[in-house]
Amino acid sequence: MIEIKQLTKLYKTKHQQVQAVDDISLNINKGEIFGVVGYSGAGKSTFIRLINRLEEPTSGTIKINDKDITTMAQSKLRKERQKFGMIFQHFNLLWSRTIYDNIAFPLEIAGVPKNKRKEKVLELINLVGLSGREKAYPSQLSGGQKQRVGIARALANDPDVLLCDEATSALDPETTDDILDLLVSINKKLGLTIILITHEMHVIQKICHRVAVMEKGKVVETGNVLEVFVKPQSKTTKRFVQQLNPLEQQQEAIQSFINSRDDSEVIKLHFIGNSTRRALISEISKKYDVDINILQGSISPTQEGAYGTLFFEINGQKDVIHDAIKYIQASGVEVEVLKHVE
Ligand SMILES: Nc1ncnc2c1ncn2[C@@H]1O[C@H](COP(=O)(O)OP(=O)(O)OP(=O)(O)O)[C@@H](O)[C@H]1O
Repeated sequence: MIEIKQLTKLYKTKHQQVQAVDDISLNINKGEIFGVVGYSGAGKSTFIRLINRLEEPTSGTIKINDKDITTMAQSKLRKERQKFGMIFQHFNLLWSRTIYDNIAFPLEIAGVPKNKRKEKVLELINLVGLSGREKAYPSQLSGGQKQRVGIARALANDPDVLLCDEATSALDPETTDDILDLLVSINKKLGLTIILITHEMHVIQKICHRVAVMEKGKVVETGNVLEVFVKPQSKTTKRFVQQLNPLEQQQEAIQSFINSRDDSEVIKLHFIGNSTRRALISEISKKYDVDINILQGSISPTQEGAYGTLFFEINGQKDVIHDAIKYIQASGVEVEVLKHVE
């Protein structure tokens, strides 16, 4: 649906040049939630603003449904921009207008007649869960409610794509989760394609189907969320993933445990998708004459399924342990032997 090829943005100031977006090529599919994550200065804001040409690209192409918007004349672009809704970190609401009037504003600009406008605004207010607050002003709302208004306003012209520019970064964790749930329900209900940028891996884990990791203007890694979380390739991605997984930060604790034992094997299992539902430990303890001591475990849900890790110590005869490990491997779960007994 969206095809981005060799997209580049070079900012030139008097004293320096900044390559904010550097040769990015990627495709975004219709109906998916696509996340872009990166540290501050990676070029995320520039990238998302290039997609609807709020920023002019230095070079490269952006095609939406095979239409190249990078070469489009301004008059045509204005119409094409209605296919994009956008929400912002600081909401960008009109403070002197009521909630109702904020949401009606893009419809007024698009020349929608008053009675149709009313119908649409009330439908949107209901969709974002703000019924009864039509006459309130933005200053009377909480941060989460303000973002709900932002979302309703962004959806007023029935866009195909919703661009989210750090939409939850100004919100507390609980409100962030509520807004993310709302975005998922809108994605499902309306089949809306969502592109979001964030510096929080939690946001990617919770709602995205695919992710691109940005660093110094480049995409250093891209893939399905589950794949990227389970097997991060680049150093930057590994750092992001570790932030989310407290167990990864506790590797030292496991290591010191391993060092203190000399008569047992220590195993780490990587569960992905359906395998997270298998009662593997219980299966092997019934099937084989081994003793198992569970050390640590975690499970994390994503839109594409869950993934998890489990550390355990296993005792028994060498060949029986070997068979038990073979059994686990045959079930499709990845086994890492952290400590092997000779
Ligand atoms: N209008 C501009 N003029 C010059 N340089 C700019 C401009 N906008 C952004 N930059 C530079 O481009 C680089 C990427 O900035 P950008 O805001 O896109 O990154 P970001 O990943 O969104 O970071 P943040 O989350 O901190 O906004 C930075 O080095 C920034 O200083």
